[in-house]
Amino acid sequence: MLSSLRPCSRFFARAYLKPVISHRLAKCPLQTRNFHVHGVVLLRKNGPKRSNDDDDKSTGNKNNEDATDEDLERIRQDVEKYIKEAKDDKAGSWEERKKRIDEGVKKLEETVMRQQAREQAANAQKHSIGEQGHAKRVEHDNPFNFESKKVDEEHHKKNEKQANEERKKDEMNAFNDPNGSTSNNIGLFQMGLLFLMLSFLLSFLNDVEENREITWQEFRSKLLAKKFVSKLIVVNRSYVKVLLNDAGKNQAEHSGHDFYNFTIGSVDSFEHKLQKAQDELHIEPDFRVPIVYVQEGNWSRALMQLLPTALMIAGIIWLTRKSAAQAGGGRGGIFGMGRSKAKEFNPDTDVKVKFKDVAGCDEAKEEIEEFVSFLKEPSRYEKMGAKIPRGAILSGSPGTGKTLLAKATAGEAGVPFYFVSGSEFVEMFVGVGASRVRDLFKTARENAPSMIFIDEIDAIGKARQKGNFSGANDERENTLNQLLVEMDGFTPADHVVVLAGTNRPDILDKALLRPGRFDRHVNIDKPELTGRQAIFEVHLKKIKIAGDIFDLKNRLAALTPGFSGADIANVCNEAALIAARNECDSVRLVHFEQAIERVIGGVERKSKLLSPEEKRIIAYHEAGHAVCGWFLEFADPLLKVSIIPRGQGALGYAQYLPGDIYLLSEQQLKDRMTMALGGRVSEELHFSSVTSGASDDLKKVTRMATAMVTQLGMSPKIGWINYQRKDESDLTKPFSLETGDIIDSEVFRIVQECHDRCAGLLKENSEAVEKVAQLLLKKEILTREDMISMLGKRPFPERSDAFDKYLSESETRKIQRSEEQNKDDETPPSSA
Ligand SMILES: Nc1ncnc2c1ncn2[C@@H]1O[C@H](COP(=O)(O)OP(=O)(O)OP(=O)(O)O)[C@@H](O)[C@H]1O
Ligand SMILES: [Zn+2]
Repeated sequence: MLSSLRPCSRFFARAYLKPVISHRLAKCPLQTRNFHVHGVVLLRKNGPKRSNDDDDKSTGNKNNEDATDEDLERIRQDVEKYIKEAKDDKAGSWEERKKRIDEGVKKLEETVMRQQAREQAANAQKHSIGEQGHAKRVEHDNPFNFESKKVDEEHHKKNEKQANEERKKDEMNAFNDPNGSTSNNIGLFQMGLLFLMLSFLLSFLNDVEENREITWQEFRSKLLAKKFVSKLIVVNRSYVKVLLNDAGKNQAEHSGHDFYNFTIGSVDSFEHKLQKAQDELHIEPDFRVPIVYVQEGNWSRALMQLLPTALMIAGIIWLTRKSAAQAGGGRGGIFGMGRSKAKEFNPDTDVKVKFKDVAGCDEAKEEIEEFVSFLKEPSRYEKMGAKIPRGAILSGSPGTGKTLLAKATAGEAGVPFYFVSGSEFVEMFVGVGASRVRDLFKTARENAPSMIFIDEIDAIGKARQKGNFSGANDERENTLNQLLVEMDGFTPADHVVVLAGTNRPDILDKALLRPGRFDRHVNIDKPELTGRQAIFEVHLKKIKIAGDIFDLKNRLAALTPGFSGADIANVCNEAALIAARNECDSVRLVHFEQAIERVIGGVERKSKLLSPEEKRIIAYHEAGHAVCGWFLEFADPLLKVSIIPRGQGALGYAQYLPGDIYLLSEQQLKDRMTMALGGRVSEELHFSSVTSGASDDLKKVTRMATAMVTQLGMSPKIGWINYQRKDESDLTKPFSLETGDIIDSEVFRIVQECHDRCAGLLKENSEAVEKVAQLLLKKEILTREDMISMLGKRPFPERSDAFDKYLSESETRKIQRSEEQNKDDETPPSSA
């Protein structure tokens, strides 16, 4: 374990162990010899020149440069063994034991040093730059560079200072390095281990001291009586150190012991006892033993007491620094809080999205591409006296590809690109948001030309409120103000462009949107047919499809009006999942159709069992809708209807195909309402009582009728006035009670008319309703082709949109044929 000693333990060996022991040397003259040896361990620092015979013997390794982990472990075990033996008083004299321990520790240290030096050399080679500086450092780091025991005091201090500085540097590096935490932990672990070893050593030394403990009787009979005592030192008024004179030291029984200790109760009684003893031994007053009184601390004991506290404090400091560094995004501890969390896009490692991956939204793409060219060659525009726009807001419904477009810009721009989400400015602490904005812009400006993308900018860009007394939004407003200031703050010469994405451009603060800040507003709509085709093409390329991509993408685009880019990506993925689940070789049209149904209606719930009566009602309800859709010119024709429950609460499911229409005529609205009522009217016509199943239809109808009366000027009685309320929750009605009555009656009239029309239509086509309902009950699912075969073609001119172009039977056959063909080309699949 010691084998992987890193800076921490090195620091320990130098900065910690050394002061402790040299301190002892200075403070405790009586113990000089005893600890001198230990001092030598650290101070006798030979360079690599030193003879290493011992090491070679113990490691069994002739080449010391290659000291391995096992060698280290062996030496460590040796040292432990010596210490243990010494403690147990087993082998040899005290001198011998001491020497053995000293040598063991020395060997251990040297091996560690060598290993570190080797590691560093390896590192230096790896980096190959700064070779010289590194070598110097290794030398500095190696405390064995001292040539003699006598250490020049100044040299010593200087080295300590250096050690401190290096230690700080090491610590800083460890904290700044996000991957350094493991090595940090290892360092701490090793430090703990070394502490343990040290405390072991210290307690051992204490034990040694205890070995010299003698009793008063022993002192009196063996030392005092034999006149071996040169001096008595009363330490801390609690124990006495007996120093032997030369005659005493030369005695074999005292070899290695030049002093002994014994404890006393009180100084008075000790003096009294001593005087009495000397009287009894008839010692002349001139030859009586001199007594010295001293006060001193027991260093090892004090150290042992301090150790836990010191360790705890070190631990706390380490933890705080670590957590602060994490909170502050890894930079600058607790003060890094205000640093921006923006992530710089790294074109080499980050996912590369290019403009070609963003399909559809061509206008938006053009605008953004222009920004890129501003940054790439600003002179072209500046020559004309034009100012480069500061920024653009990308708005649009969720999943339309705003973030994707920004990523593509990052991939293509070739300038530093900073991603940040609006919510990352929001923090619990006051002022942090503003500070992060400042930091973000500062970084961007320093690296100009550059781009910033703020996703979901509404998190901070919401309109500031007038008369906000609660102060609850102060922090957000501060952040917004800072953003406004920063966007004003940079000059056109700064060449920083800010892009922002939002789903709610309507709630943004007007100040953000004025020219000079976000000059351009790029709206990304949900894709139309061609857009969907292009997006399908992008995503179909990523999966293994059975047939021809051209026909398939057209068909799928026609099937998915109102889908966003994210929906399309989801459909493709779902289809691939379904194909995989069915163990098919490739993804086919059926899988895509299932995926679309799943995305629209939710998961099929085959386990939900309906009673036959319920099934009948649902079949007639859906048949009513379907027949209305078939025979009303402006209603949406049916694509598919099923009476298998799906998702949450949907008992039946019908897919109609609205065209990409932007203007709705009165007749179109009425046709749609009539069709929406088709389900309920069919229930009325076929059953004695109606059901709750039509509630959603009725809601739709009411909303449409109300809009016709209060907003669209389609009621002669109300006229051309717009009574639109601000939002649904607005309780005040912007019209008089009388007008309210008229509105109610008009809404009722319109719905009534539609209902009557629907009833007439269904009665007229009762046969068709019957056929559709029966087939639905039989097959559970009806397609457009089934409808055509039962009711004939729709009696209206072909729609110009994708409907008839891509959804005709011939198209379906074409796709299926190409799928079959490809299947034949390959090896036959196990199942289809
Ligand atoms: N035009 C597109 N071309 C290709 N893929 C698209 C397109 N639009 C969306 N996607 C797909 O949808 C996923 C989500 O899009 P994106 O995250 O860009 O949406 P967004 O508009 O930022 O949504 P939000 O407003 O919810 O953040 C993309 O990862 C991509 O797979
Ligand atoms: Zn319905």
